[in-house]
Amino acid sequence: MAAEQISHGVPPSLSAKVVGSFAYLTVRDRLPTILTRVIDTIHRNKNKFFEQFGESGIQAEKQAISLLSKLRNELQTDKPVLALTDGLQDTESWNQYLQRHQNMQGDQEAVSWFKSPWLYVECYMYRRIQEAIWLNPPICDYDVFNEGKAQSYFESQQAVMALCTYLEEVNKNMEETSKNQLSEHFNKLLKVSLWGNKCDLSISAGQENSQKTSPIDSLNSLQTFILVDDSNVVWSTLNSIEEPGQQEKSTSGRVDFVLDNAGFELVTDLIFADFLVSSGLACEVRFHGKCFPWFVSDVTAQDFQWTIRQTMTANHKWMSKSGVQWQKYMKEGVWSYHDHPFWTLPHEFCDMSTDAPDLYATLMEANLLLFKGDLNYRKLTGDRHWDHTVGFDTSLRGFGPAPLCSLRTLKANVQVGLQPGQGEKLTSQDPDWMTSGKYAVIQFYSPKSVQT
Ligand SMILES: O=P(O)(O)OC[C@@]1(O)O[C@H](CO)[C@@H](O)[C@@H]1O
Ligand SMILES: [Mn+2]
Repeated sequence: MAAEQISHGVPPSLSAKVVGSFAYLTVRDRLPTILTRVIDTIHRNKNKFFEQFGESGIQAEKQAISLLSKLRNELQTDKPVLALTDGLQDTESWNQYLQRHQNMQGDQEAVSWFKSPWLYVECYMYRRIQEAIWLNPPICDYDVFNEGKAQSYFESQQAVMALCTYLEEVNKNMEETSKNQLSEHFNKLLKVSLWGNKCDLSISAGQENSQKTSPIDSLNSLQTFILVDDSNVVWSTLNSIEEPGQQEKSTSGRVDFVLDNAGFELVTDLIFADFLVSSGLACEVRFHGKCFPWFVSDVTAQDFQWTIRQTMTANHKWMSKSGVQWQKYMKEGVWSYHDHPFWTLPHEFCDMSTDAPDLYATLMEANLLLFKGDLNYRKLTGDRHWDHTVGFDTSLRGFGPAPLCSLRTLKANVQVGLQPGQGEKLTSQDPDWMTSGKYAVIQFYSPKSVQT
């Protein structure tokens, strides 16, 4: 039996080795489809590379496609996971992780696409896509997922306009707003940010998946699909932040968003963050994004800046007003964007304190951490075969730099913190409940509430 399966009652990782499982179907069908789309995108942009870089652009395009076709072949024929060769900042960490898994698996069997943890090989695929781009200098800044992310932003304009109009109303009346009304606005915008996660591009293998109606209007009917709703605890956490040394005085603190997808989801996060600052619930917001294009639609620094710029220049009064405000928050340092190589490593978050102690220390300074999306949930819980009734705190396995909340629509079959029988009931009513994106959770954990 593999070492990880016998380590202290921690359940095994989800893996494509379970034939027919969601992990198996993803590795067999969805990942090769995503690779094929990436290859097509690069090929379609051949002329652009030629215009920009001349003949060397064409050579780079050919070479990148050849590396990506090789990658697709390795995946589809369950070849061993290979060490990276690009000598970048995180190359060593990836290669050490491979060694760690090889040691756990024993020498008889190589770490490979269909035998190793799904979380690991899926992350590895995105890192190898990046390697293919980075190894071809003239096109090394090219974001193979850019077109889809921009499209998701443009296709959700109606919804963005509706949200910015709502935000304007809320902000305009802030002075006269009672605590109860504030808590209602908070609840709505938290949930808009939650459901914004429905719109990622990886689950649809890159196909159009955007929001077209006003999200505020849909919130009531969506409530029954929220399986765990800890939003009240999140609200009370933000309302009970104490200044160090001043026990009684309540003040606002720092909220960190560990971002997920660009396009519509990012706008919902920015709107929520705007509200947190304008209401005084937070005085600082930090956004954490990815260092390179990741899981098709995840936010990079480029996407972050682009989204604010686009919103600023939109031909809609409240949209552009919001964008201008966001730019101002960035300039003043009230908001800031950060990336760290750890977010694009395959590690479970319980490894963060040892493998990225600097990042862990930064997160400890936050008053609240909001983890957006499904992949962050998989990393929080280690992407393991947990019983649905296991506590969220147990599944975190010691991870808890600060009070944290996962805002996630379910797109992978890991779910903890449910009531006894809740999972079974859902399975009988709706067999795809864990993977369809139809259900969601707002799950909270605070290291402070742990009795020592
Ligand atoms: O993290 P996100 O954007 O919410 O979802 C990412 C995702 O679509 O990609 C994986 C499947 O390929 C799953 O973890 C998840 O469903
Ligand atoms: Mn994502």
